[in-house]
Amino acid sequence: MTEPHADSFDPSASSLSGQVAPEVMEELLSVRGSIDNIDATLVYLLAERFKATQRVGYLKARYKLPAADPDREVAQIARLRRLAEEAHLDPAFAEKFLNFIISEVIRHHQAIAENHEAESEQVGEPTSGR
Ligand SMILES: C=C(O[C@@H]1C=C(C(=O)O)C=C[C@H]1O)C(=O)O
Repeated sequence: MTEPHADSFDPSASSLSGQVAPEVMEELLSVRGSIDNIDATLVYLLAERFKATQRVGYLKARYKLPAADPDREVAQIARLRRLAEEAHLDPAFAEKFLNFIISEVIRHHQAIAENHEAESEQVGEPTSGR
């Protein structure tokens, strides 16, 4: 048998191995299979979201717009809280989660703006972005 690759995922890894009845373990692993699928889609969804926000970041840097848009955030949070309630997800958690993502996006936008500024200075471009 070949050794598993150092970063290969073991879906049956558990601190409970050998401590619970086999039928309980089987059910646990089955539910965990769904959790693993959901986690994978979360990664893909987040990657797509960050691709989109990256584009917004370049647009803002180019036209010298602020990294954050607080009014947009208020509208997004109100909407997500409503959706969360409908979906029986804790709205406070939905808000915390969105704020966590948005703060990371804003950090990216600030970094993009700083790089853009530094590059414009290097090539002696006017800084208006137009
Ligand atoms: C992506 C943007 O930039 C920031 C990040 C947001 C987000 O991650 O959804 C929303 C508003 C902005 O504070 C944007 O202005 O649309």
